[in-house]
Amino acid sequence: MIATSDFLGHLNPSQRRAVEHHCGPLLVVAGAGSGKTRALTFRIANLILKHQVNPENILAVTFTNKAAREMKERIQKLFSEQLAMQYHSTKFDLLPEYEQTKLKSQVYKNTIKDLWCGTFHSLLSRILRFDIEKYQDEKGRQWKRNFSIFDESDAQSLVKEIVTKQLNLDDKKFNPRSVRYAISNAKNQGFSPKELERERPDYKGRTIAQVYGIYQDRLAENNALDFDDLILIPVRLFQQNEQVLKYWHHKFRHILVDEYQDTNRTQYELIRLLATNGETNKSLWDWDKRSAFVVGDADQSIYSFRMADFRILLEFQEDFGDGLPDEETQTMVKLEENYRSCENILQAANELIENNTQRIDKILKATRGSGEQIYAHKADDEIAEAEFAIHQIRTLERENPDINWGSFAILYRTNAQSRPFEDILVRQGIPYSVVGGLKFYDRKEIKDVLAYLRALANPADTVSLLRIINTPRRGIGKATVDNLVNAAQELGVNLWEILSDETSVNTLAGRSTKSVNKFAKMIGDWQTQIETVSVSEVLQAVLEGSGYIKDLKTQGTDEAEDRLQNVQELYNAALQFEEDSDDVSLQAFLASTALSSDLDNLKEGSEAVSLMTLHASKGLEFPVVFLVGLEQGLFPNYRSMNDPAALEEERRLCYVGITRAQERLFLSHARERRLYGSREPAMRSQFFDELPEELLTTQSRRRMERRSKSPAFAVNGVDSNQNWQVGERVLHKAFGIGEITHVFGGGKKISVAIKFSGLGQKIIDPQVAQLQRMN
Ligand SMILES: Nc1ncnc2c1ncn2[C@@H]1O[C@H](COP(=O)(O)OP(=O)(O)OP(=O)(O)O)[C@@H](O)[C@H]1O
Ligand SMILES: [Mg+2]
Repeated sequence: MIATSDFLGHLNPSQRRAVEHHCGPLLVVAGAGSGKTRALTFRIANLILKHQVNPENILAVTFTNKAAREMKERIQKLFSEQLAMQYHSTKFDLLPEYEQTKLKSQVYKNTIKDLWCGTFHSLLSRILRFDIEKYQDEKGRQWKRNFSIFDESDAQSLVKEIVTKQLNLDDKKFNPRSVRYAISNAKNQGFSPKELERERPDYKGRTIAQVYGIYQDRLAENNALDFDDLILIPVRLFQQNEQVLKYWHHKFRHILVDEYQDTNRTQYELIRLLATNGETNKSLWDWDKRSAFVVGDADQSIYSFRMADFRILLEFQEDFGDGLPDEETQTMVKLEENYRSCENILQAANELIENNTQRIDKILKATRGSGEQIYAHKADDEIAEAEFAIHQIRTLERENPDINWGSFAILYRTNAQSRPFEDILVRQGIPYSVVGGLKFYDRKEIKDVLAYLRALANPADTVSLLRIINTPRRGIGKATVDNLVNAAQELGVNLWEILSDETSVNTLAGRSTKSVNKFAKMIGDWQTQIETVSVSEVLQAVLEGSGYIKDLKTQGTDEAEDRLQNVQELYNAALQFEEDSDDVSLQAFLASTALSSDLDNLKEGSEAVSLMTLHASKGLEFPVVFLVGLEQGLFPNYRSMNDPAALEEERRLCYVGITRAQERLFLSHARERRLYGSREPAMRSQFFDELPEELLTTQSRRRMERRSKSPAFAVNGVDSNQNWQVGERVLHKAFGIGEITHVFGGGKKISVAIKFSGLGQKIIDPQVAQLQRMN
């Protein structure tokens, strides 16, 4: 057996208890940065190494796909290190590279490959690939294993079409977005359209239920599921079919869930069913052979708008343990040391969250030094706020060899706030990534190409067929398409059945007959290949055969060039997928693309400033964090102003934001802000007043540097962008040497005119241009 003592040494005693706990239920509750995720990861390793649990009997639920990947990599590394000691009696890092690779691939093959570790959505889509054909919905409808997954934008367009075209409803009264949200909520509460109608018998409720009903019909016709179905259908399937539940219950002996505070009722039900086999008699739960291990922090519950409910966390012991108070210590572990943040940051977070009434008090002690004060900044407007943050980033990056662009995160309340930051980052050539911006998989060209693949994998997917039938243009007009669709509806078959029948096409397609038949033949030919040919080869055939690439090339615009690159990137993704995955079927590839969440935009090891909403930042950590837009009505948002429970959720969100920071934290607000079009005066957020004054500073960077003896990161005291004088000679990166002829404005709004030899005079913002003085 492999010695486990080595890696358990990296844990404190409470973490160790959580990790070494073998069977039965266990709840780990602890504040931010206390090593909950780390404990969960090590626990998986320990189950396999010490208790010889077969990796395929472990189900680990993470909050993002990225977290799942990290967890697997971490375990792979731990195991490779153990094997290095066992086989070679030396440290892994000291082995030659080929030995390292060999060990890692051995660990991959024997362990990681079989581990079920991912988000609720990705794990359940896998389960459905096995068993969905055993499921029947309340109308007796069934789905096939090659189902498509409609992502949020697909779902939204479908709802829009039903609302505006099919039912001719006023889209002001029935905003498709809110209707989609209402449907999603209904699904998350487990309501069918009928049940929703019963729940909300008023006109609005009835109409939404009607849209919901049609929406479900359309999904079923397309052999498609939306994200909510990926959770809801397994729950119903398990409730319907004892055999199926028994199989998965038996398979997943050890269930682990990270971020349990953001679980909703349907997800909870799923965990309960899997852990207990649906048995309500607690004495029949064979806890001596299995475990349910969840970790979370009720203070970080921030997804109530997706029906998450942190009471589920608080009720864990009662639900899964036997509920006796003296048993408490056996089913719960508290972690009380924070390893992430400097003390000042942690203290600020702790004091802020104490303003919430709905919480359980807990201890969270710092293990690191006090660190620097938190910098509070008031800017004139949102542009000045962005300038401030990016100026700080530049300075810190320049002054500190230990940090790079990837050390910084800018966190905001709403997605729209990223724009001024992006503008300046682009102008200054600083690499950045917007986590949760327009997703790669949401871009038009990617959706087009994936629609081809979806139509191949699932011919019933009419939504995809309609997307590609005339993309790129192949002379199939709207009237023809309408004819074909109407005929399919009349006959109660799906569009592909009409398309793939030459006689029907000849009758219906008029002048486009030739083009439609050609299209159908092309799709039909590829459909026969998907079982035998790799995903990347299918993709290549589609890109070339469909004329998609050719069309982009002939357009010749910059935009088309961008789109070409994205399509190329999709091809790379397919190659990568073939290298990394166990199941390399086209369906598995499509599932992975549909489920790659916003948060996956966060590139591993990439040296880029990260921009994201506070919601997206959960579970992550960064050396330097900017929390921006701390203004009443923005953060906390206006909806929470008269709603105490909503305000508490905003405060938890602020707690999440503050606790992402390891070394430095900057809080900022603007005096006025242009948001949603108009320029409005803004008031500083009440959260500022809830932070201990002594931890905040508003002093200029210059003084701060002199005062702090050994700052974690020294900020450059001299702002070289100020005090420019007429007559000074300067060096500009692109234009070379020039002489300042004029200085406009002052302070942050300064700009200078410079005469460059041979180039004439140019007006330049010295903060942006990084001018250097020539002596
Ligand atoms: N025992 C330990 N010794 C040293 N560092 C630790 C220890 N436990 C955790 N850490 C480090 O502390 C940081 C926070 O850990 P982790 O992300 O697991 O916390 P968390 O409780 O999951 O936080 P969050 O609530 O934000 O999800 C990580 O960098 C982790 O590597
Ligand atoms: Mg965590």
